Amino acid sequence: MPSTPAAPGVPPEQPPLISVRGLVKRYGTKDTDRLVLDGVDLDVHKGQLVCIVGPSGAGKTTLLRCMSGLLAPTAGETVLEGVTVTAPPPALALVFQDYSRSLMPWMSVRKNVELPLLGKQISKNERRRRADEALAAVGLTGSRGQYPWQLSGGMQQRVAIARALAYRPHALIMDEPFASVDAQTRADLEDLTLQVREMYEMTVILVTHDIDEAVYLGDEVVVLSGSPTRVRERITIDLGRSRDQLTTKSTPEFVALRGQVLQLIRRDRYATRTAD
Ligand SMILES: Nc1ncnc2c1ncn2[C@@H]1O[C@H](COP(=O)(O)OP(=O)(O)OP(=O)(O)O)[C@@H](O)[C@H]1O
Repeated sequence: MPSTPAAPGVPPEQPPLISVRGLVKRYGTKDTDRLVLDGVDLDVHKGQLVCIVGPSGAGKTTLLRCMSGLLAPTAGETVLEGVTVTAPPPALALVFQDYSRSLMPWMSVRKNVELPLLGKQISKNERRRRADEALAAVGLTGSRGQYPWQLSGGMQQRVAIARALAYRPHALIMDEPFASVDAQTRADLEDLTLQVREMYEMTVILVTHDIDEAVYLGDEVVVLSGSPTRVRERITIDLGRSRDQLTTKSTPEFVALRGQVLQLIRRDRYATRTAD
């Protein structure tokens, strides 16, 4: 199978960190059988930030769940660092849209961030050090003694990101992480994602409905086809590593890439409706 191009600056000969091979997912019983993923292939290299977009209901969440070992595929596999994923691997951390459900309301912010480290062989001091470092990275040092319910939605999502970072995963998987916050907070969280990705040299796979967000954040945008889903196209986003909400989004290159992605998704949406 041909390997996908590496991110700008990543040697092409480097093996992918994550490789999705011929992933098929069917839901239901014999009577209610629904083919959602129909042979998805995707390579993600170390240090890449890959955004996945596609028509509504295409199976983006299903794909992430299969990749992270939360859901067993019907066929195919995800290989992470050379090993087939059969359960959530310690090398992956997940951030979901619904931050309020992922944080423990009775625990302080710092305790929430320390939580996934409890099962590891890490001393209390080291746990605290890592939590404080991650909270500083997301700009929440001053809130570590507060409780999640005392924070805004955007701040709670920052806590969820800090928790993932403190865990030191090899890759961060994010499913519509900024869908529940207002536009300005969303822009701030996008910039935070770019910032922590640089700080931690993190590999990130992010699903979004927002095409501007995908193009603004990604080294690459993966466009899924309508259901049953495959990878329709992979678009390299050659906008450089340093991005800015105002200047980057107003460049002709950004506008052209955005149009290219939008056209691909629209084509599929239209095709799906006509098939209905
Ligand atoms: N547990 C399940 N059992 C049966 N069908 C499911 C299940 N989970 C998802 N589906 C179906 O699979 C399809 C893909 O769902 P999924 O949530 O993965 O798509 P999505 O692209 O993330 O959707 P959206 O764009 O709306 O966020 C949908 O038709 C959905 O109804």
